[in-house]
Parts: sequence; C-alpha cells; structure tokens
Amino acid sequence: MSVAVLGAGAFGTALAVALARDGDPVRLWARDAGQVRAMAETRENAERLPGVTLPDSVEPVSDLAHAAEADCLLLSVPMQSLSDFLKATPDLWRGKRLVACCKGVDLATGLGPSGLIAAAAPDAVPALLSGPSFAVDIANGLPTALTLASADETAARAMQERLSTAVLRLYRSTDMAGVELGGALKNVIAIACGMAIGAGLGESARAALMTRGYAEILRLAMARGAQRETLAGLSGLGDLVLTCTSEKSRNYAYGLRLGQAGKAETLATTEGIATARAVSTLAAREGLEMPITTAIAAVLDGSVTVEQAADGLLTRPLRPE
Ligand SMILES: NC(=O)C1=CN([C@@H]2O[C@H](COP(=O)(O)OP(=O)(O)OC[C@H]3O[C@@H](n4cnc5c(N)ncnc54)[C@H](OP(=O)(O)O)[C@@H]3O)[C@@H](O)[C@H]2O)C=CC1
Ligand SMILES: O=C(CO)COP(=O)(O)O
Repeated sequence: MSVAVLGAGAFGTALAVALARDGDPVRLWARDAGQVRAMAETRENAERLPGVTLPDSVEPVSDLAHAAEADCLLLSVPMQSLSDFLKATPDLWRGKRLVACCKGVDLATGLGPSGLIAAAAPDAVPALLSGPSFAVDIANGLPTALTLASADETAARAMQERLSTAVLRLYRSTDMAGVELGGALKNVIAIACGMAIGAGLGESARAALMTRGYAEILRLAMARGAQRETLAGLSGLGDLVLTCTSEKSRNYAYGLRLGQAGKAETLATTEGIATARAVSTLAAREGLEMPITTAIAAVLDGSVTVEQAADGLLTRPLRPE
C-alpha cells in the first residue's frame, strides 16, 4: 500500500519522516511550491519542523494529483481547512483510503473529520489517526502509540499494518465517533488546564479539570454512539493526559498565556479554539451539559474573564459524581 502525506506542517512532516525511515517512499505534499523546493534542497522543513532531516525516501511535492496517486493519503491540514481542501478536488479521492490526522470539530458544520470526508469524498474509505503524540517526538523516532480507526475492519487492519513502525505502534478501532471526539475535545480541556495553571489556580484544579473534562467528553461521545472503552484509550484519556500536562502542547501553552495575562495571541495552530466554539454551540442545541467547554468558549469570545469562568464552575450546584 503506497502512502502520501497531504499537508507539510509539523505533524504531516513528522509522519512522513517516520514512515519513510525504513526506505519506503513517501510523498509529502505542501501547497507552497517554494516550501517544497526548499525541503527538496535542504532536506529539512525549516519552517514547521526545524532540525529534523528528511530521509531520502521522502519526496516533497507541490503537485497534489501526483501525491494523491498513492493508495493511502494521510490528511494533515488543520481541521478548519479540511472541508475546503477536500471539496476542491473531489476526483482525486475516489477509492482512496483517507486517514484524517487532524483533531477538531468543523465550525461551519459541527462535523468531525470523518463526517467531512463522508460528505466530500463518498467513494473513499475514511479513517482516523489519533492519540498522544507530539510531532517532534515522532520525528525524532521516540516510541509513540496511536489509534488507527476505520469503520471498515479489513481496511483498518491493512492500514494498521502499513503505518506501524518499530517505534510507532498503532492500535486499531472501528469506533470512529469515539476516536475523533476524544482527539477533538482534549484540546479544549487542555486550554482550560493551561488557563488554570496560568491563573495560579494550582495543580489540584488542573486534575479536577482533566477529570471533569473527561466526564464531559464521555457525555458527548456516548451521545454520538461512541464506546466508553475507546475514550479510556490512547485517542481519549491518553491524549488528554499528554496535552493537559505539557507545555509542548500548543493548546495548553495558549491557555497558559491566557491565564497569565487575561488575553493571548494565537502563535500556532490551536485547534481547541474553534472546537470549543463549535462544541459549545452544539451542546446548547442538543441540551448536553458541557460546562467546561462552554466556559472556555465564553472566555474565548470575551464574554467572561478567566476569573469569572473559574467562579462559574466552582459555584455550580453540588451533585453526585
Ligand atoms: N503538531 C503536533 O504535534 C500534532 C498535530 N496534530 C494535528 O495535526 C493537524 C495539523 O497540525 P500541524 O501539522 O501541527 O499544524 P502546523 O501549524 O504545523 O501546519 C499546518 C499545515 O497545514 C497547511 N495548511 C493550512 N491550511 C491549508 C489548506 N487550506 N490547504 C493545504 N494546506 C493547508 C499549512 O500550510 P502553510 O504553511 O502553507 O500555511 C501547514 O503546512 C492539527 O489538526 C493538529 O491537531 C496531531 C497530533 C500531533
Ligand atoms: O495533539 C497533540 C498531541 O497529541 C498536539 O497537541 P497541540 O495541538 O496542543 O500541540
């Protein structure tokens, strides 16, 4: 099964490096022809993943159709770009295995990556790759375990086999809803945890946010038909733990700055921002109780301060756990 990575950000580049390390050819597509030339010449993605050498078997390409000749395409563009990206060239996706590597909920439609793939590429096999993994760790060959999900069990087995390496260990799942919602919502909870630490509320408060955040993720995911065990796995709890406890996470680091200063610039792709908005809207519409996500969305739109959000969570009625 031939593989290409579409999107040469930090994560796409790291995946291309990991999958090409044993000499297997991997095309790495970027939309910017200048960036592709520079990667081909210097064997580095200096802008997004500096200091990592691209193996000879990574072929940077700017021709999307050329990259999309591969059987299995790893979609590594940010979540809010995915819909337009897929819709622009529908013919390229026919019969392909499309593995979404982005984490989030689309603001315009409320769909996750698998829903966007189903809408834009109905003849493709949708799949998800998600779990605790910083791009830089994968690129440096550090051990990492992720979940590969596809509703098609046979396709999931084949992709699990092809995309696993000696240090990149993939578990498989058919629970698309569970895998994509765990990955999407952990980013919102990571912003909340960063905010708590930045505002000086302490590590006990962070542990409470992680735990109650997990309850919130579970509530939405179960309402979408996900399995509880999936949320307890790598793409749920695993990624929640990593992202809520490391300053290497862009979502956590953004929350930290917000908690410290009361406002923050987005310095990098921070998927939890749009996802907080998308999920708080759909939670309100569907009557789902998601107080942390709703509070984060309110801080982000400027309608409450970090302190008011914390007070709001602390003064909720007492109830059984
Ligand atoms: N970084 C990480 O550690 C991890 C990231 N992820 C997920 O991977 C996804 C991508 O993140 P990451 O690689 O870190 O992001 P980056 O910010 O590093 O890069 C984003 C990339 O997407 C490209 N891009 C943006 N919009 C479009 C578009 N419309 N069409 C084509 N390409 C586009 C950008 O190109 P350009 O430079 O031209 O703007 C850039 O190459 C996110 O959903 C993230 O949650 C998952 C696990 C780990
Ligand atoms: O998804 C990630 C780790 O699994 C990366 O998190 P950030 O997008 O917050 O950096």
